Amino acid sequence: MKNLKDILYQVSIRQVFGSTDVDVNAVVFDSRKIKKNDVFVAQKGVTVDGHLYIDKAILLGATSVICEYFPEDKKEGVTYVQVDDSGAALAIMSSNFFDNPSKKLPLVGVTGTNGKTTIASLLYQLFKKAGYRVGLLSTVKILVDETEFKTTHTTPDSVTINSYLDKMVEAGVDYCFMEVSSHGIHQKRTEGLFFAGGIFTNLSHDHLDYHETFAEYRNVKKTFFDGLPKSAFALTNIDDKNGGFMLQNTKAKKYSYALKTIADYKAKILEKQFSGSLLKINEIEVWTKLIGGFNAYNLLAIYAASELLGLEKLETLTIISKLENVSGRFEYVVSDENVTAIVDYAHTPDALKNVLETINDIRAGNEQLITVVGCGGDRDKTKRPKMAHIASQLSNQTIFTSDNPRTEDAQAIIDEMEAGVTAENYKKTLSILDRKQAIKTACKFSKNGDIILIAGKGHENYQEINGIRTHFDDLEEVKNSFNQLKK
Ligand SMILES: CC(=O)N[C@H]1[C@@H](OP(=O)(O)OP(=O)(O)OC[C@H]2O[C@@H](n3ccc(=O)[nH]c3=O)[C@H](O)[C@@H]2O)O[C@H](CO)[C@@H](O)[C@@H]1O[C@H](C)C(=O)N[C@@H](C)C(=O)N[C@H](CCC(=O)O)C(=O)O
Ligand SMILES: Nc1ncnc2c1ncn2[C@@H]1O[C@H](COP(=O)(O)OP(=O)(O)OP(=O)(O)O)[C@@H](O)[C@H]1O
Ligand SMILES: N[C@H](CCC[C@H](N)C(=O)O)C(=O)O
Ligand SMILES: [Mg+2]
Repeated sequence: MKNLKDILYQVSIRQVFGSTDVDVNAVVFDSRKIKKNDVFVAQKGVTVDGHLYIDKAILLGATSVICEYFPEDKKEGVTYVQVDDSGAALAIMSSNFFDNPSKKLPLVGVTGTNGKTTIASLLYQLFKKAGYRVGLLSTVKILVDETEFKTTHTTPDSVTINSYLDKMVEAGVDYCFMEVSSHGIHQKRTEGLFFAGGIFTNLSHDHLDYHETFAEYRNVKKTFFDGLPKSAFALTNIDDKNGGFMLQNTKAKKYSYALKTIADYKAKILEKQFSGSLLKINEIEVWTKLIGGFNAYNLLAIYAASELLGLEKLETLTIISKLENVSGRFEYVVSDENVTAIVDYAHTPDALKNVLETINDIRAGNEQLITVVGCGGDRDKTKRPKMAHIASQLSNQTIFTSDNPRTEDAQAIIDEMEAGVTAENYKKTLSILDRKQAIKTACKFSKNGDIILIAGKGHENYQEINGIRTHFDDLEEVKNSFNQLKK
């Protein structure tokens, strides 16, 4: 139990109706989850206005309500608090409710279009190998040191974030790394958190369904750095054209990393193979199992962050050489017929281009590159023709298929993808709605030495159609297809 007055500390309040000296059992933003003595925080959502559920929350036991506007009819014995921004209020109240766990452990946030999961997960691995207890909040999973929890979001809601940070403090976690998505920043899920550092990866086309313009998407990302405290570090990829912009107004100490320009942290790719790359990081050579220019950026970012967090440079580089690929990111299997199948989470035009270019850079030349790719439903439609163009341009054969159609018609998504394919590339493409069949067909087409890229779903182990998720795993499917072809 906490006192409402205490958890409202630092919330921007307009008006109060009733007493704030009341006990609060939990901070809840969904009326369907209200229990006795909870405080209900009403938020205007994307689909509905949470203020419509205030009375329902009270019926279920809420004794206090936080809202942006008062309901016409206020109930006796209930405290109503009007705030400027319910999302921000929810986040600050969640931090206060759990006694501000982000102030009790160094918390580092990673933001940008691509590379967040990779960087956060590699930092988790690195600090574990250096002997620390570590926390991770990522698209793939949540880890409280070695205890794993499922997650539904890249950046969970603020109550969930703080409850896990609290668990981490309890478990004696020394460092926590988290992904900070643009939805998360915009919906104030990370408001009120005390960050020890922020990392910017890159910015390219994504989520233009939600943010409407690229400038808005970029500005939202920047507000994360604007909000960092003076004591934090702000580390940016200065090769990215928005890298400098991100740090323009931050109070944090600024650092940069780059492969192409002058920066505080520099790296160079010396050798590229399928089995790994040889990098030079701040003048020291290091072999890594991770491949691709984009991973050189990711590794440089984790090297820099580790140094800024106080790890010893040589120890960091030794550990970097032992880091494993993150699940669903360039994970590959080789069949008995010597066909390499790569599963990768590339679901943006930039990521797909990077992965295909990495493969084309390393391959010997005479083998075929077959790409299987789809685009998600209820997500940015403008990505679709671009991704299809990139796939068909950079592969010898491309099979368009479905990837979480959600509430959209899967064939209509494929049609929108196909619209981006040039007449010249069209003959190299095929569309197979069923992802299982698409993977099977790619395997049937392939011959000794060929490479198959299955893009878009990475670690995901489901296909989502109309709100129902059924088990589906790209890596599992490709292994099954290879086995069937052996018979
Ligand atoms: C578009 C989006 O981000 N939506 C998020 C948002 O939902 P919403 O605004 O639609 O909520 P709503 O249904 O309109 O409801 C408004 C309010 O009324 C409340 N309500 C609603 C119904 C009711 O009966 N009672 C009630 O109290 C809701 O709890 C909510 O507080 O707030 C919800 C609660 O926090 C989130 O779960 C939900 O994420 C949805 C499921 C989602 O798919 N989000 C994706 C796009 C997302 O956030 N992705 C990013 C990663 C993107 C990336 O970088 O790749 C992420 O961080 O995961
Ligand atoms: N630094 C990078 N620059 C460009 N592309 C990258 C980078 N790192 C990874 N990628 C590509 O983007 C894909 C997604 O990577 P990752 O999961 O790390 O990104 P993310 O930012 O966490 O994505 P999400 O927004 O879905 O959480 C990878 O599978 C790879 O194809
Ligand atoms: N975090 C991203 C993941 C996209 C992955 C892709 N498989 C899809 O479903 O579109 C999103 O929710 O937009
Ligand atoms: Mg992620």
